[in-house]
Amino acid sequence: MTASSSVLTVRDLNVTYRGARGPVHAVSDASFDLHVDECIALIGESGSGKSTLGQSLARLLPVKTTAITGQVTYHGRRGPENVLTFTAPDLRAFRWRECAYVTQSAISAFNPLLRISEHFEETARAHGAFGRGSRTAAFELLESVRLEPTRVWNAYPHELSGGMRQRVLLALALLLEPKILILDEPTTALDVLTQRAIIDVLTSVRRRKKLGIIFISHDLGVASELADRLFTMYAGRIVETGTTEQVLRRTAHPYTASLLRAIPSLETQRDVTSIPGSPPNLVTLPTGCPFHPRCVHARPQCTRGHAPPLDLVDAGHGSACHFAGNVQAQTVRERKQHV
Ligand SMILES: Nc1ncnc2c1ncn2[C@@H]1O[C@H](COP(=O)(O)OP(=O)(O)OP(=O)(O)O)[C@@H](O)[C@H]1O
Repeated sequence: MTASSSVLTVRDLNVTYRGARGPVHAVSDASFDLHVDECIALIGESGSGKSTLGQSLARLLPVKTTAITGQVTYHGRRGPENVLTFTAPDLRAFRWRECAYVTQSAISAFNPLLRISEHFEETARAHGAFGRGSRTAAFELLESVRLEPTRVWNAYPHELSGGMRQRVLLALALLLEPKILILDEPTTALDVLTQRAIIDVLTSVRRRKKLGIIFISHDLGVASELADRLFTMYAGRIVETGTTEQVLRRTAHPYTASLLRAIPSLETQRDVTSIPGSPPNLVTLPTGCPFHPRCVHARPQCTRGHAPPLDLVDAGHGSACHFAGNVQAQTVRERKQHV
């Protein structure tokens, strides 16, 4: 893909929280492109930095407690712009209109005193987009997320179920036709049928609206169904990137391999194994590869120096592991044995 088809270019992004025990390195050296009409899923254990990465792209992190360095270039209606240097008015125009962020806690995104209709009107009005067609547009969006507009339009947020609120929030996020949608665990805590509805909605909406989506999830099944590419995060680093097919079938990082072994699979009848040990403390990261204390492939080289760079193992498939080739050969062999 060419650079011109990127909606977002991220280079050397580092995000540090000012923690009580010292700086928390929540995102380290992240570099990637999000293309138009592409869905990237960020996967990894709790605390690996997925939400921090997503929030930093939308500049949602509080300036007082976080330090962000690097470049986040948004290729929008006004040409390339560095999101990290946006002023407060730039950010107001950027959020929702260009880049919408939807979290799992849909309830906190709503004002309990306002009806759903008023949320749509306020959002449109705040961005100067309120007009005659607004109600029709809102109804169409509510229908596209499989809600009956007449049923939810005059309701207060607390009168709707969690799944309905999540879908209203998605419709609200799409109202201003953003180019980027960041979804942070949007299907967590929802029942399977509602999850299914949201996945279907996202699949169809993204194609129609040519959205770039970043999908943050614990659920590898949901992530791999939606995403064109999977990025595995560990200790604040992107340690494997590739198409969903590459990452799942030709896994080249031991941590991704461990994550995959930790979920039951209907396709490969193998035993589920949990990942030994726990993620590192992001204040005092181990030297060398941050995964080495938990890695069965670790050699002395992995314990020294800096974290390994994200090098290509196949075209478009990167792994930050000194032994990526061996790991990949083993995972491919294991897959063949278990299918
Ligand atoms: N405000 C904060 N101050 C200090 N540390 C923080 C703050 N917010 C998050 N962290 C730390 O940053 C790291 C990354 O957190 P983050 O929420 O981005 O991970 P995550 O992969 O999204 O996890 P989860 O799936 O549980 O949301 C964690 O170690 C977390 O404790």
